[in-house]
Amino acid sequence: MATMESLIVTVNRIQRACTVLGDHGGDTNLPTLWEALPSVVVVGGQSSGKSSVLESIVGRDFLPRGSGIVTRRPLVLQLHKTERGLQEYGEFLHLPKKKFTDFSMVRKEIQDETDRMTGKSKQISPVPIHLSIYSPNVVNLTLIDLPGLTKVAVGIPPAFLLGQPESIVQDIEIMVRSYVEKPNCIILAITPANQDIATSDAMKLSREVDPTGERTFGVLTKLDLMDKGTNAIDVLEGRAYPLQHPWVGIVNRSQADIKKNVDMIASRRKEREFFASSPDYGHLASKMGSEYLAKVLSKHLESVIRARLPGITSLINKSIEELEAELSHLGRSVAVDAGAQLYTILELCRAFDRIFKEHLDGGRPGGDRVYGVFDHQLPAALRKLPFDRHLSLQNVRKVVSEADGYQPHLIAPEQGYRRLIDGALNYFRGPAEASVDAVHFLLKELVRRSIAETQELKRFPTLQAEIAAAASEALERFREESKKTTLRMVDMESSYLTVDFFRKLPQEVEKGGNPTSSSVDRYAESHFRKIGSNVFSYVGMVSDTLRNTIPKAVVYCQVREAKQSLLDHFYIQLGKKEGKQLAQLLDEDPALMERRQQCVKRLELYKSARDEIDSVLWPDETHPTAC
Ligand SMILES: Nc1nc2c(ncn2[C@@H]2O[C@H](COP(=O)(O)OP(=O)(O)OP(=O)(O)O)[C@@H](O)[C@H]2O)c(=O)[nH]1
Repeated sequence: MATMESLIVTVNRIQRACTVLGDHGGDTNLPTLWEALPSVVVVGGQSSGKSSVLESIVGRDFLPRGSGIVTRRPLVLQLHKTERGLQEYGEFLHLPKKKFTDFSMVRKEIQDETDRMTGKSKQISPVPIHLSIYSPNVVNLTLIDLPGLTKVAVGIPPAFLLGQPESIVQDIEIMVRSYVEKPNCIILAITPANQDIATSDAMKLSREVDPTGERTFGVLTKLDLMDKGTNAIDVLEGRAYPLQHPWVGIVNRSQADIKKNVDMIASRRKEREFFASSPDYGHLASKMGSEYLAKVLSKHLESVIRARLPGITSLINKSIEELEAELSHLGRSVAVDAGAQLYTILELCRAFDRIFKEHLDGGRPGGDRVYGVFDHQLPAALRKLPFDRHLSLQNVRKVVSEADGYQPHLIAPEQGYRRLIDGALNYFRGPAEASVDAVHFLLKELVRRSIAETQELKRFPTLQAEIAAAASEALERFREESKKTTLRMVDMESSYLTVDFFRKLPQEVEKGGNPTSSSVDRYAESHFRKIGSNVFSYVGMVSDTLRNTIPKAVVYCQVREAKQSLLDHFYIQLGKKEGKQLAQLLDEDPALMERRQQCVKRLELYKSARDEIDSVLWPDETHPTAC
């Protein structure tokens, strides 16, 4: 099992990985590890002595000073104990490999790095700065310093205040809360002893988020500044404000000490002396002071980490599963070389084509509607053709007479018949074209649906649009071809009439064998009616034929072609495209790319966290020993 020390180191490493890979809690819709990691967070009102406590724990001057809100980004301070005699140095996560041995430069870098993220606007940012300090004078511990709680935005440039006067005060509170609300957060609540503790910002917040006081370490600063004759024994002995952990009293450097450049080691000594010689606190001396606080915190942090480790491990495993599932849903990232890209595009086109065919052949709905055109729409349209009008007695007479001209027909009005038939057949063009159009729109709709149903294409809006355009262009061509063919079939009916039909017509029996009466009859109503009815039956016969042949032509020219060669032209064009153009086709939806990237990064974080934990929990497996 891992040593206590290595557990803190492990969590330190995971914390750093969190920052590198963009996990600092918050609502990115991704599982967060940052929030599950136990940490010690320093909270307190402005000037309560937070920076002083931190510096005292580290034993170094390194935090920015100034008036107003100086800490504007969380500072994750990771302390690593090194062997006696080794040089102390600081190292920032954002400047790996640069060792800061001059701690005034550490201070400057914190300031500069804060400004880099927030600009000079004095805004605050939740993105933490990571600072590791390696020193023989520290204990292994991680502390997070947050902006001081404040009621008024002191030190913020008026120009900034003009826009959002309240905002920064609230933003700080929201940020601090987001840390201390986590059940894994150990709260180091700093309260100055020379103020009314009941109104201490830190204690008020801690009471709210940790009413039982199990996560809170109360720290009382400025004990040396209390009015003469008063002391904080009631608080330090846990009577006034009971917490689960004992209160720790601290005496930091005063402003005057800082001015005089009293170093931290001297100040620690001074603090020890203060407690040892104090008539009020002498009996508590061994449990007071910043060094003691550091040790207690380190020990507590270790035990909390140990207790939480199983939970963290199962969270990591669960998150890895979730992220892997999401990533497989989002699909692989796109290949970079042209050959692989072309292959991907063809695969995607095939996936679409498969679905499109399923719609036509059955398995998916839609193909049945094509039959609906042939079964309902076309017969209905044929039935509605205005042959009654065209073959009315009046029109028959008119057409026949006009065809006869000055010489009325003698036996049968050959020309009249032809004109009447031609005129009638012309009407078939309408239903023929309408069938072609109806099937065209159905196919277009099926293309649209198939694109929408092709999961693999979802990521590629550009390729979707290109496939839609190519399919639409192909369908347009098929429509033209189909129109030509169906209309040609109508024209063919006009070009040669079925001779047999007319030969088989019952001959007009000349009643009573009276030639005179027969010639008179030829111009009588019944004669024209007969002609009309003959033409009507002929047209009926043609209509039956077309009702069967138009669907054949439509299927042949449109449906069959769509199934066989919808994207053929597109494939030819694809073959001519260069790498860059292919890449453009595989332009993914930017939101999706972003999401995949986030998931990949987060997955990387969880996997490295799992490895970190495995290596401390099962060190023997990675370094097998012969037995
Ligand atoms: N005499 C004395 N002065 C202290 C003590 N602790 C802090 N101070 C002084 O109080 C002032 C504020 O201390 P800081 O440590 O800067 O307080 P802070 O909470 O970090 O302040 P902000 O970062 O501005 O919110 C400084 O001048 C310190 O020297 C203490 O225990 N005794």
